[in-house]
Amino acid sequence: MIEVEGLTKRYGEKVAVNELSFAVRPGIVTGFLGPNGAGKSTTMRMILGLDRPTAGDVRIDGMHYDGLRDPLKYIGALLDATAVHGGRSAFNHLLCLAQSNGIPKARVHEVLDTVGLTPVARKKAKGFSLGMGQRLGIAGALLGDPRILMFDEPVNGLDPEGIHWIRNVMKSLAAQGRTVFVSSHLMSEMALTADHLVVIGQGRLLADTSMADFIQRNSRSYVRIRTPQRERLFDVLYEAGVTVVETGGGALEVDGGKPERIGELAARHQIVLHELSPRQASLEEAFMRLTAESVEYHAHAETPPNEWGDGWKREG
Ligand SMILES: Nc1ncnc2c1ncn2[C@@H]1O[C@H](COP(=O)(O)OP(=O)(O)OP(=O)(O)O)[C@@H](O)[C@H]1O
Repeated sequence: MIEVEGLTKRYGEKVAVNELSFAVRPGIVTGFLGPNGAGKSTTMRMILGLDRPTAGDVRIDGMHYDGLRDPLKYIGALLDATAVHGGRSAFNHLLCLAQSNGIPKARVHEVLDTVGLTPVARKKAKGFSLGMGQRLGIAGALLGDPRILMFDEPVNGLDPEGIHWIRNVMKSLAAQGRTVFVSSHLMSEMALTADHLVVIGQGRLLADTSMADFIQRNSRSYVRIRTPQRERLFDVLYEAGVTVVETGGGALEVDGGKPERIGELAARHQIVLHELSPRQASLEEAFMRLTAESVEYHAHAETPPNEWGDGWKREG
């Protein structure tokens, strides 16, 4: 378990982390989300004792990082996969880490095998691809067989196979009862990986809740309908007190409506339906909604490119 209490970090005038309190529990994957500059990396660095908090406290399984003997046995982290001495081989990099934490050499072979780097174990890390570097970073995190694991943007720059692999690693670590805390900007990936979310904006806590609850609270659920008898259905729903909005492509939408009720009303009035589908916004939309006010730097494109979809729009 990671417990963060009243954590604050100031850099001069800049408050990077602002009285943040949350707990990361074992047995599940907890996602750490926030727009650029929200303070995620700073928080993770303070959890690892790499940055000193201006105020507040962090406990790792009830203890302070400074007080941990052989810290890799308690918490393993991937913060910056490029932070490896490029001239060292993967094996030697891990061996150095192991030796400074009282971890036997045999464990180096084990973790190299786990991450699939055994064939290149003697190759210099500077020749590694981004994906191999991430795998090496993960091997380092696993080295001490810690109960707590923390990953900052572990899928950055990885190909789909690498992303899939990391997702499974995180899920299986959590299934073993470990505490897994992971940040990512890839919302679709986070939606597949995390069970719980801690969301921050401008250093402050915005949400600390389950994935399902976060999406439900911060997004719109609606029913999408397509019918060749639009006017007729419009009238029937209006009379029944159901508010319908027309959308592009000839579809109708009912906010928060129940598909059963709409289907029954349509049937009673013999209206043909071509589509009646309940829709839930994605994690990405929910995230954009919640954090719209706390984004540090907004793009100011007059007309956004099509591929941005509607998610870029701010409310109100
Ligand atoms: N050493 C530093 N000196 C001054 N300001 C800093 C320093 N480190 C971070 N900051 C500022 O603190 C804020 C939080 O930064 P941080 O890197 O923790 O955010 P983040 O959520 O990890 O962002 P990103 O998603 O872009 O990685 C930013 O405004 C950043 O510019």
